[in-house]
Amino acid sequence: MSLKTNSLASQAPTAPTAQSLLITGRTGTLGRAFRKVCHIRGLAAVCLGRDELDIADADAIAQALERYQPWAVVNAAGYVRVDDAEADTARCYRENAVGPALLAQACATHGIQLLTFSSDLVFDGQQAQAYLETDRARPLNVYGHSKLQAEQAVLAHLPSALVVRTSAFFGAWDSHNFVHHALAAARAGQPFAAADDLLISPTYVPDLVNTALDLLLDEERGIWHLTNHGTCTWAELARQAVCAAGLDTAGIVPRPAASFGWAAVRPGFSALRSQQGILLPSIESGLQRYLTDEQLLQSASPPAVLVD
Ligand SMILES: NC(=O)C1=CN([C@@H]2O[C@H](COP(=O)(O)OP(=O)(O)OC[C@H]3O[C@@H](n4cnc5c(N)ncnc54)[C@H](OP(=O)(O)O)[C@@H]3O)[C@@H](O)[C@H]2O)C=CC1
Ligand SMILES: Cc1cn([C@H]2C[C@H](O)[C@@H](COP(=O)(O)OP(=O)(O)O[C@H]3O[C@@H](C)C(=O)[C@@H](O)[C@H]3O)O2)c(=O)[nH]c1=O
Repeated sequence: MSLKTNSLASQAPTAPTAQSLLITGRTGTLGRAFRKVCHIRGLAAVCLGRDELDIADADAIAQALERYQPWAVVNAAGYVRVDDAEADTARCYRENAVGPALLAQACATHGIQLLTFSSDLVFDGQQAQAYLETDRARPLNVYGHSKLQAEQAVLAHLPSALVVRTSAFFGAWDSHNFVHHALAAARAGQPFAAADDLLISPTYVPDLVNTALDLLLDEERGIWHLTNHGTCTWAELARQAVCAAGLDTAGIVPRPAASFGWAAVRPGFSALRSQQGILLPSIESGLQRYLTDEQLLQSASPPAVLVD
């Protein structure tokens, strides 16, 4: 397996290949990151939003595959509002389980590969060491159940599919993530409450996308765990990010998860690691590159590829 480095500056675009990847979830964090990284790596890609491809609509999938004839589908679409999912169950299952299952069926029909994403929230947190791909999944909430159902359906329809379990995204390419909010609060001198009893493995989105693409290009299959290397609580993640940015950590307020009143139960421990070894750099490395990306984006002339 060839793992690429993930520095934005070090990846020169190359000539696009004839056949494209088809990426769903164009407006989301992961979909946007796939589009950027494909551009940087010179991989031809067509990115479709819900208006062009509703992944839970079998006819729409068939039309898209017919039209674009991709060599693989990257499913970056999904329902991620973990607390809302407890009441919005039908929609959560439609987007997280029905959609990936239909994509897998269609990819099997066309004889093409599928990369889709699952979550650490398929686990119940009863383990004391980082979860491996082979550990038993037992979700505690609706979102986690929908992701486990997707994993099982996808691999039943398409055993060659690549199913990546990942967790707790952070990245500078959009603001929809915990690290962004922790840094924004520190910069504004505002308090920032963060759970200090949930242990996770955070994931720097460009690392995830590069490694997932490497695995896809290498024709890997089955379930893979991809997060940055390491384990921390959300409060420690906030502290590490704020500290790395040279800001005052005094505003970070560690609190038990139960005090937040969330609708969905989270596992107390959901750190992931891979039985294949250490596949992504450390959390510290991800945070450093987050801050570098942030500076690049705020510079007078940010790299065109990073600007939507
Ligand atoms: N964020 C995280 O920390 C983690 C995310 N994941 C998984 O990664 C994937 C992407 O997450 P992320 O990028 O954060 O999510 P976002 O909420 O940022 O993006 C989700 C995308 O999916 C699209 N979408 C939802 N339903 C459909 C549908 N039926 N048809 C087509 N498009 C649809 C949304 O479109 P629209 O804008 O129209 O709603 C949006 O573009 C998900 O599968 C998620 O479960 C896994 C672990 C951690
Ligand atoms: C905004 C905020 C969140 N949090 C906590 C809540 C939550 O546990 C965590 C992140 O909040 P979120 O709502 O973004 O994420 P949450 O829904 O818990 O996290 C998950 O997202 C889904 C999609 C996944 O698949 C998981 O891997 C995981 O990242 O941080 C704080 O402690 N303080 C805060 O100010």
